[in-house]
Amino acid sequence: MSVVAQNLTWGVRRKTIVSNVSLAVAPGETLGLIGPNGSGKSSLLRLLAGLRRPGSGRVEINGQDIAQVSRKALSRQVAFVQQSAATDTNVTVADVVRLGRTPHRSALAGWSKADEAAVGEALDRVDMTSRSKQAWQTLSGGERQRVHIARALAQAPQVMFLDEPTNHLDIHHQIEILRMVRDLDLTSVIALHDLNLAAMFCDRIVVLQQGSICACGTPHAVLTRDILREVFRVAAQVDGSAEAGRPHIRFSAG
Ligand SMILES: Nc1ncnc2c1ncn2[C@@H]1O[C@H](COP(=O)(O)OP(=O)(O)OP(=O)(O)O)[C@@H](O)[C@H]1O
Repeated sequence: MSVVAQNLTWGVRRKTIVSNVSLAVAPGETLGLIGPNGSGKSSLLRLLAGLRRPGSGRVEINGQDIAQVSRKALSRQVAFVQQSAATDTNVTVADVVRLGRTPHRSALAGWSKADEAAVGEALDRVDMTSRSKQAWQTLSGGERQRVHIARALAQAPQVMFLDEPTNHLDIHHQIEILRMVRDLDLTSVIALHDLNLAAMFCDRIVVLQQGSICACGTPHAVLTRDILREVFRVAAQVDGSAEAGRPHIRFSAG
């Protein structure tokens, strides 16, 4: 499914937080969203996912204006993995993942074998099957993050928005999760702080600065020394030519 944003603007009081953002994500594409703290990544993701109404502009998912789609219908297509989602404390890991099936169930239908299979598969994909009966509140930060990703997977979405999905994960799970999202047959937009992970796993990258897009393109086109210096305020060397594969950034400590 495609995601298209046209002239999205959103702010609070007199402060503009997302400013005239237009972008298009192709079906199956993995788009990275990078930018310094406070540049508007989370706010833009929430607008794209329909969790927030823009002040002006619109979002189309698969050609349909999401403002015209009901919450339930939207949640059958779109999953959102939040940065720090709160979850009821008195539940097991499997209970949290089961919540992902809610948009697919009617009030009268019981819990089906297909629901259970989706939950089992989602737990498996994030390496949490052995923890399915563990109490949610006893999980580590990284384990909670993986369970929230499993909940989104159980939702069987066609579009997934992920806000810093790897910030609590060890390097093995960072790579595993991003590889899995990239390889899933869905469209994804991922806000990331780790620029090398963005380079490794994203087809294209959007750079946000003070709520506006200041660059958009392949990792090679976007992760340049100039952008790293001007937008991220770091000195860095970018290794690797476009022919050699993905760029790799070496930051300078001095
Ligand atoms: N509801 C709100 N009311 C007031 N200010 C807000 C609100 N939501 C976001 N902001 C401000 O808008 C700016 C962008 O916030 P946002 O969380 O989108 O940035 P971000 O790029 O995701 O940041 P980070 O990298 O730190 O997670 C910040 O300065 C933030 O304080």
